[in-house]
Amino acid sequence: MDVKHVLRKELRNQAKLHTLDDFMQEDKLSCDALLQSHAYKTADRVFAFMPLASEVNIKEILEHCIADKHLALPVCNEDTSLSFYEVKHLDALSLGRHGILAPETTQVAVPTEKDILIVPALAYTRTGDRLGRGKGYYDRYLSTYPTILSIGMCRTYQLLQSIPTEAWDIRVSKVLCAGVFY
Ligand SMILES: Nc1nc2c(c(=O)[nH]1)N(C=O)[C@@H](CNc1ccc(C(=O)N[C@@H](CCC(=O)O)C(=O)O)cc1)CN2
Ligand SMILES: Nc1ncnc2c1ncn2[C@@H]1O[C@H](COP(=O)(O)OP(=O)(O)OP(=O)(O)O)[C@@H](O)[C@H]1O
Repeated sequence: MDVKHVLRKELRNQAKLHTLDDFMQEDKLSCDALLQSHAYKTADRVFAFMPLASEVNIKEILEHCIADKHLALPVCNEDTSLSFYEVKHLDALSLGRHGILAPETTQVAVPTEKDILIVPALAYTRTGDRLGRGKGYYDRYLSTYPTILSIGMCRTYQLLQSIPTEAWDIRVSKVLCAGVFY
């Protein structure tokens, strides 16, 4: 079996060994660290994601962005590309592809150097290698906007020594885990 496939399965099994309470403290550390970072403070807009149970709960960050800056969230397109749209209220989202809450598709937001992108994953290494959900959505997006500052966020059990990578895999600029930037 494909190595990435096996690793995804292992991480999903590990997630099942925990309850959400187990992560409250480290998720809070990571949200605080992001909100206090120079990257966040100087960003115009934050391109983020609606967290799933197995991802760092960044809802506090999403609320901050709506209040203080501009927030954009992704929509999965049929051709497995991603598009981001500005979101003014989290209750204006509706269920999209893969069962993830997604914004209304009004005017597409295109990231510039003044923006930051927070990237979800099943796992990261400290050097920014990433294991995603296997559809290549973020690899395509990151390859389209290679100069955007990208911050991968993960939990302690998702921070690995190494991740098998392929030619198209794109590293994130920084990784934030349990309140520590790498
Ligand atoms: N919170 C969050 N939003 C995100 C991502 C993510 O990783 N996290 N994505 C990052 O790419 C995109 C969605 N990518 C996805 C890729 C594959 C599957 C998937 O295969 N899920 C189930 C099957 C359910 C289904 O596809 O409907 C599975 O794991 O078997 C889900 C989402 C965009 N939004
Ligand atoms: N820039 C790209 N252009 C075209 N296809 C790509 C690109 N990047 C990745 N792909 C394709 O996407 C598929 C999934 O790649 P991979 O397993 O690395 O996804 P992932 O990084 O785990 O997932 P995701 O980015 O959705 O979270 C691969 O079959 C690959 O060929």
